[in-house]
Amino acid sequence: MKKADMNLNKILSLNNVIKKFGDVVALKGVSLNSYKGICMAVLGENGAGKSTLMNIISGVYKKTSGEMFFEKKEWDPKNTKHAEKLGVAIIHQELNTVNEMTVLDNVFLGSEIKTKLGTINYKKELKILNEVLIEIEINIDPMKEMNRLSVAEQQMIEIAKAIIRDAKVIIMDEPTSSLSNKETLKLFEVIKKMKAQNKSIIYISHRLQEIPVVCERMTIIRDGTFIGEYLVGELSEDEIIAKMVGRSITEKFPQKIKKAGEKIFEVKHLRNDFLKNVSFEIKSNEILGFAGLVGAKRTELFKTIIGLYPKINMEMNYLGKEVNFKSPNHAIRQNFYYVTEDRKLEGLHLNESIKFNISLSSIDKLKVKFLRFISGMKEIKNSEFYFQKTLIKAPDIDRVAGNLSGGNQQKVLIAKALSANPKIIVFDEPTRGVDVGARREIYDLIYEFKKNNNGGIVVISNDLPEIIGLCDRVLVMKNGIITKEILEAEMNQETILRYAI
Ligand SMILES: Nc1ncnc2c1ncn2[C@@H]1O[C@H](COP(=O)(O)OP(=O)(O)OP(=O)(O)O)[C@@H](O)[C@H]1O
Repeated sequence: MKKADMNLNKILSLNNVIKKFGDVVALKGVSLNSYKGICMAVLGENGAGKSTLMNIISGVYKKTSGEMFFEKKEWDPKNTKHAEKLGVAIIHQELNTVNEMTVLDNVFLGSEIKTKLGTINYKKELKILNEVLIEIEINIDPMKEMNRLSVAEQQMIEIAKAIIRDAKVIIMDEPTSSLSNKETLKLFEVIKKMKAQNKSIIYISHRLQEIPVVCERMTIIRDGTFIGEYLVGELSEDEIIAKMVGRSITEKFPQKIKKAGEKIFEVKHLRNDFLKNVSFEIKSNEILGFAGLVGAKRTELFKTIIGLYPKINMEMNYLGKEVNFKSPNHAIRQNFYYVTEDRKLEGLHLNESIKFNISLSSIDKLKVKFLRFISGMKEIKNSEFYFQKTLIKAPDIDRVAGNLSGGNQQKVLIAKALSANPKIIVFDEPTRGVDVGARREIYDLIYEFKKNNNGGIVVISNDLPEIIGLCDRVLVMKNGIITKEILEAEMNQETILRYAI
């Protein structure tokens, strides 16, 4: 036992856990420990089995075999509610809140405090919630409706809920993936407070730079197998990556190719509820980045362009012609494709196969000549092609998209976009929830598109190293205005942030 391990107080331990889904073996023998007052990172590539493991701990799935102990007793929760009752709470990436309810009702949903008369004791509930919110220094009105809170605030409420229910182990599945830098720092402060209260945190993230800030230990899994448990600081970032992906990744970004060509798309004086006189152009063979803080209205800008929000004033010129897209489908038919940042709600049909999802963007090209129906052969050939091109990790194209890991769902979304063969492609957060190895694969696909299609590419991203590593030109936005155009020579984080804040 290492010196640093001597004072550890183990609360949860898993040993050689195996999980099979039909013919898919998601976990081939994983071990994990969680200790009081310690934040344990769980690291692994997309599809490594992290979410499956967390779902087993929190009672969503049953393990196929292996051992689990919680406070020295066998751990076998019947469902998430049962796990929560026994002291293990999970805060999912996609939050599980009932939107129309108030914060207060949501927090006590299913475990309401009753008066002697059997009615809900709102006064007591309010007192308890307020005490916790003060304790973790969060200023949110308990009477506000959940759907009026930001994602970060909803997450804080989920944490407050876990504390109220006296969770001893709190699992956080990619908690910072939709948070701004400021919100992330606030979350880290709250985690620090929870550790001080001896709570045990299990923390999943693909952002390796976060790990030393918030975690003390880490467990690495690869392809459903346990690689090891380490102290944070024991391995360099490159060593962590090598253990996660089984090979080293020296270059995170492809070599930039300078190739910007003609202007192919131009927007002038775009205004609506979100945007104030936005003008810009997209050039062929160029990767144009959109940087800004969460709330800068970059997503709204492109959703306006593709006809999802009304435009008040604007001129739009595309390949020398005036255009006005009336809907996303109208835009796609004219070869302008926006790849959403929200793959679950807007991007994919989660209950349908990979094949179905890839085909959806390109139905016209899959039809039998002169007839109205789709050629099954063409559909399979086309889906196979993009399935292989985007390196989706799944046994075949007939698998249900919703059963893929998050990062592989993101690849299906990209395969679907590429299958439409667009002239202009807008990627909104193309690597959200994607591991380091798969990120590089996505960057390579973006570069291949740049090299071969003579088209334009837009990348919206909160990840500044990604914007700088990938883009030829960057537009910075703030509150619905473009505040600065930055060319490659002047591109650095400080300059971007100066115009974003
Ligand atoms: N309900 C299910 N049915 C079939 N296969 C599943 C199911 N849930 C997960 N899998 C498979 O189990 C494997 C592990 O997936 P999991 O979501 O646990 O990975 P992950 O490490 O969380 O990945 P990511 O970082 O991309 O979220 C994948 O191959 C996935 O397709």
